Amino acid sequence: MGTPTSAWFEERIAAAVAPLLPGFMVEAVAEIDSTNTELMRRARAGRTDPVLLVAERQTAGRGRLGRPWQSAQQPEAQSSLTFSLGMPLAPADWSGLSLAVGVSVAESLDPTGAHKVGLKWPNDIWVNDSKLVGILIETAMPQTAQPDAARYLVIGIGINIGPREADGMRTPPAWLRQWQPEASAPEVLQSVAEPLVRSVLAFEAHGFAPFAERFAARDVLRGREVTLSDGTAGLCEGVAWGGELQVRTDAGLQLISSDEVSVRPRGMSF
Ligand SMILES: O=C(O)CCCC[C@@H]1SC[C@@H]2NC(=O)N[C@@H]21
Repeated sequence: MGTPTSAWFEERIAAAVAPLLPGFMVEAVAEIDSTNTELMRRARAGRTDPVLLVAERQTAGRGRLGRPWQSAQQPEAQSSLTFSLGMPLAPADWSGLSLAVGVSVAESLDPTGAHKVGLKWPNDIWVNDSKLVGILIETAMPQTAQPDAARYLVIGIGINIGPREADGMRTPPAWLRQWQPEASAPEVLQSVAEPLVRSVLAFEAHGFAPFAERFAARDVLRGREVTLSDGTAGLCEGVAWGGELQVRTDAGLQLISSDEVSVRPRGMSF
């Protein structure tokens, strides 16, 4: 798996991040097809230990709805951070997990909200309608699973650190160095990883409720006219306590929970 990692990357990831995540194996590789694909492969092979897998470059990065996630063109310039967190999880209810993950990452990147880092349902992170972070969440069921058994959760996160071209992205990119000129992949990972694990464990214990108001505080769609990829159009009234998107249409209030739809402020293309 992967080719040998650049020494600086491996050293800094190991030195900075591993001590923050006791119980997790922290791995850094120079190149891989996709950190999500790798952890899902391992889970299907029965390897379900907690792990953080970071790659300098992905050759087949994946996004939501089967879309590709382009790797940074110049990994040596540390222009992106791509990683996946894998861990067994057994919440009573999975609804709202992806939103809770978005809240955690947005708060780590912009704790005070000064830089207007916002959340676009279900879990994109935007700044001024430009995409800063993409999140892809997948789960694998153990072969011998009981219905209420833990699933292996894989949370894949791609963060634009340096400038990147739009290169086919549906939403124009934003990047962290626009306001944090010294940002680097290991340091960003250091600020994001530990709160993310804490948030996932809080979600497992308490569900989406502790995250609902925090999501609302950064919701970039609330109060805007939106269009969904399934044709629904209306006024976004924010997110419900179960994590569903609320859209007021001519037919009344619709609660959108499907992961299979994409939503855009009206006028923006899919
Ligand atoms: O915006 C999206 O549609 C989600 C993008 C998720 C990209 C990350 S990068 C690390 C992890 N590995 C992948 O192949 N995808 C996720």
